[in-house]
Amino acid sequence: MSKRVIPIGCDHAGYALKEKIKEVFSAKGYEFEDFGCHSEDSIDYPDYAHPVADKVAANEGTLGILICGSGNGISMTANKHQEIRCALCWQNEIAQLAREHNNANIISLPARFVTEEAALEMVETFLTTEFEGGRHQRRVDKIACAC
Ligand SMILES: O=C(CO)[C@H](O)[C@H](O)[C@H](O)COP(=O)(O)O
Repeated sequence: MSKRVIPIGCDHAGYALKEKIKEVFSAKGYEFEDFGCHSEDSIDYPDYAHPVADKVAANEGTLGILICGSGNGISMTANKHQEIRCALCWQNEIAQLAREHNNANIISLPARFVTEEAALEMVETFLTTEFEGGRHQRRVDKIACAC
C-alpha cells in the first residue's frame, strides 16, 4: 500500500473535518481509503476506528487519520490494536513529536476542540514528518508488552 494512500475514519462529530481533510489533501496528491462514517447521523466511533486500525496495522509504513469530537474514544479504540500507536493531537508541535519521537502511525483529531486550520496543519505535519529513531526506537520498542 502506497504511503500516499491514507486510511481515514471518523464519527459523526468528525465527519465535516474528515471531508475537508480529504478535499485539501486530495489536491496535494494524497489518496484516501475512507472507512466512514458518511454523514453527521449519530453513530458509534469504535465501528469506524477498528477498520482504520486494521488497515494501518496490516500495511507497515502506512499513516492513518481518525477524527471524533474529543479525539479520545477513537484513539482509545485504535490503541487496542497491538501494532497501532495512535496519538491524540491538538496542536502542531504535538503532531510533529508524535511522529519524531513516538513513530505514531495514526493521528487522532478532536474536531470539537481544534480549528479547521489547526487540524489541516497537524495533518500536513503528521504526514510529512519522519520518525527520528535512535533513543526513541528503544522506547517505542518498550511500548509493546506481552501482557
Ligand atoms: O469521545 C468521543 C469518541 O471519541 C467523541 O468525543 C465523540 O465524538 C462523542 O462522544 C460524541 O458525542 P455525541 O454527544 O454522541 O455527539
